[in-house]
This record gives sequence, structure tokens and C-alpha cells, in this order.
Amino acid sequence: MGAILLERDRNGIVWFTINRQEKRNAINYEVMDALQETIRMVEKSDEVKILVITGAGDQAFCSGGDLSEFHHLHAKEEAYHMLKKMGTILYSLLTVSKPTVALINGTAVGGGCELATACDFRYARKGAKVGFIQGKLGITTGWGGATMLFEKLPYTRALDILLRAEYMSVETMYEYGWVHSLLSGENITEECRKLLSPYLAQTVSVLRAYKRAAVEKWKNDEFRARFFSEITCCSILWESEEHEEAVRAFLDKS
Ligand SMILES: CC[C@@H](C(=O)O)C(=O)SCCNC(=O)CCNC(=O)[C@H](O)C(C)(C)COP(=O)(O)OP(=O)(O)OC[C@H]1O[C@@H](n2cnc3c(N)ncnc32)[C@H](O)[C@@H]1OP(=O)(O)O
Repeated sequence: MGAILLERDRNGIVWFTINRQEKRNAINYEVMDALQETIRMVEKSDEVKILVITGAGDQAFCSGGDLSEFHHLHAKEEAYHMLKKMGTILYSLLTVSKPTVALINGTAVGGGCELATACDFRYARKGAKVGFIQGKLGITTGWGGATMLFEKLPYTRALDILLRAEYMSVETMYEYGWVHSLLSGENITEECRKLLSPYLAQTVSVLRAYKRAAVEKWKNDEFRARFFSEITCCSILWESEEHEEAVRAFLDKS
């Protein structure tokens, strides 16, 4: 079974599922490449209307970067290469000209929260936990997540979430405005389909036009500079002793 599952349904939804349950759907280079390819396809297609990103199983949406695979990146230059690769993919997800949804089927941690933040809508299974916990690993968001969070949430809400670096319930994140719909959990795919059905009634041209109007403000040098400077900051912290120790502690425990 591959690292991702891709399904395109008759209604025009593309379902991108990270399929690495044994690693709580952590993102490695294989997932990155597949996501990049899928976003390109969604952008070009005159049939695809909406992209939904989710995780396999019901434990995790995504546990962020694959710490076992990226732990060997020590120098900031090595870390920057990986962080910029995924940051570039999340920038194209943020600005793709079709609506996107993070279907949060379970825990979202670290880069998993950044992936969800890049999407237009976040629908979450009740009871799931979300953690922008990068601070506890001695780093900051490395894939542009803070820059996107500050664009999408009120300033103090976004700052609070990042500075706490704690797990928060999706119910609290709903109150904060980060989660848009709480799902009961029996069949979240079906619940997601129902929520999307009014959007699917529109033509691809209408969806494209509204989405382009929404993301135009992020297609400029000033925004891109902020986005990629966040990635540089994270790469510098990546080589700190605090980060080394935090990752080693997690991997030794597992
Ligand atoms: C790199 C970019 C950076 C960013 O920009 O934010 C990041 O994303 S840093 C990564 C941040 N992520 C984490 O720190 C999450 C680490 N994982 C966890 O805290 C927990 O696994 C969990 C997600 C809360 C789930 O807990 P639980 O259900 O109890 O599962 P286990 O902890 O026992 O994990 C099962 C299995 O999966 C492996 N695993 C989990 N997450 C990762 C990961 N991010 N990378 C690699 N591997 C991961 C874990 O090691 C276990 O493996 P085995 O022991 O071999 O079963």
C-alpha cells in the first residue's frame, strides 16, 4: 500500500489521504511529492471542483514531519532544504484556485496543523486534538504555518495558540474560528460530502473565480517574504540542542 491514497469521485471531489497509520500519518518526502503532484492536477483540471485532504484511520490526521526520516538533518542548511520544499507545497495549497478542505479525522500535530491551516476549511471529528506544539520541540512552525495562521485568525487568537504550544480540543479551536464544522464521527466522509454539496452545485469557473479573488492578496512578494522568512527562522532553531534533545526523547520513547 502506498504512502497516500488518491480518489477522484463523480461529483468533482479529489480525496487525498495520507496513508501512513503506523507513523500516525507523518509526512515524508513521498507524501510531499504526491501532494505537490495532486495540487498541480487540481489546479489544471476543468473537472475537479474541491480538494479534500485527510488521514487514514481514526487516530491521526497528520503528526507533522516524519521525525524518524528528518532527524538526520542536523545543519540549518539541510533542514532549510526540507522545510522550504514543504513550505513551497503549502504555499501552492494555500493559493490553489479551487476550494480545499482539511478533514481532521484524528490528532493533528506540528506540521499536520500547518497542513490543515493551508486549507480553506477545516472540518474536524469531535473529540480530536490539535497541537501547534513546535515550541515544545525547541523550534517554530517550519512550513509557513504561523504566517498563514496570522492571516486566517484574529491576531491574539493566533498568537495564543502558537505561544501555548499545547494540545487543544477541536471544540476550543471551533470557538477560535480555526475549525469550521464539528463532525459527529460516525461517517465523517459522508458528513464532509454533505457540507460540500452546496459548493459542488457551482461550476468550476465560479469556484475558480471566487477562490482566485480570495487568494490574490497572498500572491505578492511581501507575503512570500514573510512566509519564507518564517521557514528560515525554523531552520536556524532546528540545529539547536533543545530541538535535538526533544526529538531524540520522542524517538527513544517510541
Ligand atoms: C518537520 C516540520 C515540523 C513543523 O514545521 O511543524 C514538524 O512537523 S515537527 C513534528 C511534530 N510532530 C510531533 O512531534 C508528533 C510526534 N508524535 C506524537 O506526539 C504522537 O505520536 C501522536 C501523534 C500524539 C500520537 O500518539 P499515539 O497515538 O500514542 O502514538 P505513538 O506516539 O505511540 O506513535 C505511534 C507510532 O508512530 C510514530 N510516529 C508518530 N508521530 C511521528 C512522527 N511525526 N514522525 C515519525 N514517527 C512518528 C511513533 O514513533 C510510533 O512508532 P513505533 O514506536 O515504531 O510504533
